[in-house]
Amino acid sequence: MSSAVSRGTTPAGPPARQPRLTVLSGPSGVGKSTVVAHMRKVHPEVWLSVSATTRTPRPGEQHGVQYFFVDDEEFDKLIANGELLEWAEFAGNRYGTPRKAVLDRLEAGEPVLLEIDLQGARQVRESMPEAQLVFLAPPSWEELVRRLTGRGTEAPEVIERRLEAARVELAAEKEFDVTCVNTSVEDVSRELLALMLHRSGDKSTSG
Ligand SMILES: Nc1nc2c(ncn2[C@@H]2O[C@H](COP(=O)(O)OP(=O)(O)O)[C@@H](O)[C@H]2O)c(=O)[nH]1
Ligand SMILES: Nc1ncnc2c1ncn2[C@@H]1O[C@H](COP(=O)(O)OP(=O)(O)O)[C@@H](O)[C@H]1O
Repeated sequence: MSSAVSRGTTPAGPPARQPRLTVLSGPSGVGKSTVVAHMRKVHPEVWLSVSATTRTPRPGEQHGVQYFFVDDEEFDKLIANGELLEWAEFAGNRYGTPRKAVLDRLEAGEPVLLEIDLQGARQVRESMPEAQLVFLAPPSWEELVRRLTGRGTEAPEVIERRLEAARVELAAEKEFDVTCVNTSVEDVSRELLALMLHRSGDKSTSG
């Protein structure tokens, strides 16, 4: 079954020769990190932006790998110095994309992937309208709750906040160019890679 739904209006074109920026968003617990980790395992050459965050690391998370873990003061400085391409507050913490690394990669001709929240995706749409916005959707609300709870990394009140945010994020799906339903991590990773390597309007519906 195909799980990638194109919402773009641009007619199909040839595969991109210029690099492209792809943004992956979706509610907390839908499987964004899992999909990205799988894609990078199969395709280590894919470059993923590492965000800065004020959230505390989860067990096993390392500075500079999953995130640059910074305090509020450092985050304020990043904003003040214009070092963030976009940033947002999510469930009580701040997250932002370091601008220079992204622009350097695009300049070098490499496709770039950002895994960020809805507010960040909207900022990228404004500042870089050529970016491709991909929405990762859960197979159902019940499955989303199961995944978020089953991950076991958040306290119940944090899960509640994330589920509240998830309702808002799910309602914004139509703002995205493409929706991928995360039923199978392998299928979605493949779809995402195909989307990253193709020009807007030439969207894959594999899966
Ligand atoms: N706007 C923005 N959102 C980000 C950034 N980095 C991560 N996020 C988003 O912040 C939210 C929370 O991330 P995290 O605390 O790692 O939780 P998880 O995604 O549920 O594992 C997710 O929606 C991420 O996509 C960023 O640089 N900018
Ligand atoms: N396709 C899938 N089927 C079943 N479980 C999944 C799938 N994708 C992710 N998960 C599980 O859902 C939970 C949340 O995934 P995660 O990648 O941390 O989500 P996100 O980064 O979107 O918050 C994890 O326990 C993960 O193993």
